[in-house]
Amino acid sequence: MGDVVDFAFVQAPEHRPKSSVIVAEGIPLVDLSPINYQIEDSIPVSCIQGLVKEIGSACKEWGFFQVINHKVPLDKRQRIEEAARKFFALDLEEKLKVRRDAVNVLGYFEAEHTKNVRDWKEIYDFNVQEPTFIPPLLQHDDDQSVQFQWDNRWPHNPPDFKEACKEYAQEVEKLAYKLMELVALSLGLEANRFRSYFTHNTSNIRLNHYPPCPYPLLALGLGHHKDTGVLTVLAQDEVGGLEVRRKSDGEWIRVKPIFNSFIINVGDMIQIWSNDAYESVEHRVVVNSEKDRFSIPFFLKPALYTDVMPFEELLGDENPPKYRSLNWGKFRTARMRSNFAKSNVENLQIYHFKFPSDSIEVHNLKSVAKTSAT
Ligand SMILES: O=C(O)CCC(=O)C(=O)O
Ligand SMILES: [Fe+2]
Repeated sequence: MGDVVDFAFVQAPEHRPKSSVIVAEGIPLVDLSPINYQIEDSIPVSCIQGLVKEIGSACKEWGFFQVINHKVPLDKRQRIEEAARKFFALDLEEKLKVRRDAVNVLGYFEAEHTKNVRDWKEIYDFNVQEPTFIPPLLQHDDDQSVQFQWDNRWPHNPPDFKEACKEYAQEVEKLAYKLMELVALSLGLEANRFRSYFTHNTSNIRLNHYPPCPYPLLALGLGHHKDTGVLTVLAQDEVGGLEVRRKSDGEWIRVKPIFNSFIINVGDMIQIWSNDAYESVEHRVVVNSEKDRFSIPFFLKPALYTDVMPFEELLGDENPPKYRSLNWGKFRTARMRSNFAKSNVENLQIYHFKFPSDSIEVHNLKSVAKTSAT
């Protein structure tokens, strides 16, 4: 990535970052001390009513919040952060040994595109469950043209990379499940309402490295997008660069790094389950010309056979279902496929599964159906 502008990275003018940054009071900060899930399993509801309320309003108003006192051990977080730095510091040739391709979708990748513009970053992906559950649904699918392999591809260097990743994954996964209980309670559902969807989960962790960029006002570390999964638990370092689109006015708001905190955001599947009560919110990553930035998102994702649709408990005459059923495995496969075959048509999105009360959405559904047949 030299000093000459490479146009593959250049964002359309309306997507470029502004030189003035809004670091607002910003996304809500939630103190998780009332829950002590490392010791006891069930939370006494009386202790957490306030917390549940805070999480409910954060999900509604922002789709994002930060948590402190989350009980993920700091040494495990620091160990994976260190392993990530060492891995990305290896020669490109070394990293390419575990490069992902059209068949093996896990591992290292340096040419990620978001909405057809290249991101200024390199990544490494691994799945939390090993071996990952192979979806019976996809094997019997009539479309056999694309087969994905789900094996983690561990590099030999640094030597403790795999252990650091696995240890951290276990801890952050526990936090994600506890947060899902709080999200369920905040929607008026049973605390364990989501639990069964994760028995054969497809959750993954991504290590992100955003190198310094000579033209930070033209490129982005990661273009604007929404997370497709259920819930994201993100560890960002002290450099900062994540921006969230504020629902109230559409402004991009920089998320200020807080030591040993996690940034949590609602993904598309919660949006469907909650029938739009909680929306998955757009975010992006801005780069800078001086510092490397590292971040580690954990993406909580359901089993591939999960059919996601609005929860019946939440529906009624006043709140009819807004979505038809979406099969997570098929949705994910369609999205992955389009990540490899760059096309000018927008990726499959959850609004393509909305009931046709809005004519724009019906139109988009048709154009996606047409192109995915080719
Ligand atoms: O690096 C970050 O802060 C955000 C990463 C992110 O949004 C993603 O990987 O989906
Ligand atoms: Fe994201």
